[in-house]
Amino acid sequence: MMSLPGVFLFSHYVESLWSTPPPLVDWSCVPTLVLAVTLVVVVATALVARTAENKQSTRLPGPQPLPFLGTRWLFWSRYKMNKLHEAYEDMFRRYGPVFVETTPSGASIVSIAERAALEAVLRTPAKRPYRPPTEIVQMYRRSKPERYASTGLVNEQGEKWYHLRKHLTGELTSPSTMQGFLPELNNICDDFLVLLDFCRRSDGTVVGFDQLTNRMGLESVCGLMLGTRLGFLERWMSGRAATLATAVKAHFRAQRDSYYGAPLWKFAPTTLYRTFVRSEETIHTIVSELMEEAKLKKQGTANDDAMREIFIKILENPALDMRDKKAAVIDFITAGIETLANSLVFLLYLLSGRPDWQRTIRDELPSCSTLSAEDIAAAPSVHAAIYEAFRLLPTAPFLARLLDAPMTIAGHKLPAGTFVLAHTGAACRREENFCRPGEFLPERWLQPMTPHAASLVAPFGRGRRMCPGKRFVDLELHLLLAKIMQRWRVEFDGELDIQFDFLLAPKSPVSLRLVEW
Ligand code: HEM
Repeated sequence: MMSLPGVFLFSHYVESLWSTPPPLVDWSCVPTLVLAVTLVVVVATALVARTAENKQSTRLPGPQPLPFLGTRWLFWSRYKMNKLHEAYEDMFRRYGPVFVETTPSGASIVSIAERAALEAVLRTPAKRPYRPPTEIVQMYRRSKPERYASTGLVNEQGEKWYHLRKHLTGELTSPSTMQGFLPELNNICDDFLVLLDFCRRSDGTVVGFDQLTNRMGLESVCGLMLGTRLGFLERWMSGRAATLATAVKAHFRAQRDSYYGAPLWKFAPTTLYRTFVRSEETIHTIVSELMEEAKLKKQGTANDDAMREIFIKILENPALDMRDKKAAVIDFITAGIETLANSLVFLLYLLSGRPDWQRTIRDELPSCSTLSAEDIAAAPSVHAAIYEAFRLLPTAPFLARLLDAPMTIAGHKLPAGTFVLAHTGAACRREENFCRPGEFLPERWLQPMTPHAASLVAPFGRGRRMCPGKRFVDLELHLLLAKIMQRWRVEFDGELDIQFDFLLAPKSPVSLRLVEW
């Protein structure tokens, strides 16, 4: 529809073409008046915005917000969306360790990489910590009540979140579930090594290592959640695994673009929104199929209570809505695949620069293929390498929170409800927190070098919203690294190209060499 001033101007000019007799009332000044009023409105808006901006700059440093765009224009001009981690490093250099961004709607987002402030934010003992939801997921799931009873554990808040967390994560976080899963996880890791061996060229190069680790993530997370092997590690895998992995990537990217790009998807089904919906629906369809297959497979086998798969227990829980049960399995699988795969690629890439540490790991390990929890515990160099990789290159480099109480940060009073990004990753690369912070030095976890702000390493988050997959991931990464090091040493040429896909991820395809000892 044409806007009001537009209608006025248009009718005036059309009329002036026809008019022969002089009008009784002189309307000729109307367009000028309309123009003048429009100008006044625009200037007033700019002035109000500038005053707000000046007020802001007396509170916290940060990039210049523009009317209606906030500071988002930076991500459409100065910075690249897929290099947001570099953008934040640059902004910390320009504005200091605490700065503010402004959303198009005028809200503030405070970014923090300062130790005392980070510890204050992450140590707040909130009972129902509020992690700002991803709006695109929220909007889509709310539009599908027949499929989703809530926006899910990752995006829900308050009492609803607490209810889901209490009923959905008990099994996943329990040490006995992990203990029971260890033999199967050993088998899954062995199958991954067989696949790697099959894909290795004669010089040891594995092209597309990241895609293979994605398949490993899928097989292990589905195995844990559904209690059955689904064949993602077979040499000739069905197209379904590839489709699921692609959909998960598209899902994360669409979330990133919806967050940092123009928010047009809120008003119309843009390409971005449609891409997001397609990825969510693909994931839903495939995971639903996998759940059905897992149920069928299970019907034929004897049920060992200690190993009853997590999703059967979730399915039997009367306190949960059926739609929430299904959504939870989907969310767990989605949350687990990329995170695990990216972390393994980063770990091996960083270790490739430390052949001496690779040998230390190998010397600490027994030669048998099935590894027990005791074998892993007896190899502290494995743990040190994993934690150092999480410090230097975490796949989730910042945590989002809404403050549930007012807080004074770097001398600035922030009201309750302020949106805060806790940049644990950036803080871990600051000299005041770690000695030689840019170097991969696993030894710092065995003989601390000062400074050593260990509490800042939070790859799985903090507090009650912490990742429920932590115990599983820790076990899996330890097993995988140990098994790879038992057999090969890792080499990588050059620097890994890292992208921000809502998570930090290696640019695909990654090629590295697995060389026989
Ligand atoms: C290397 C692998 C992983 C990393 C680095 C990781 C990291 C994270 C982080 C940083 C958070 C946010 C925590 C916070 O806000 O304090 C999170 C939340 C979550 N993660 Fe993970 N994760 C990984 C694997 C997994 C796996 C395997 C699963 C499921 C089996 C999983 C399920 C979840 C869920 C459901 C949440 C939301 C929890 C809530 O809001 O209550 N993650 N993860």
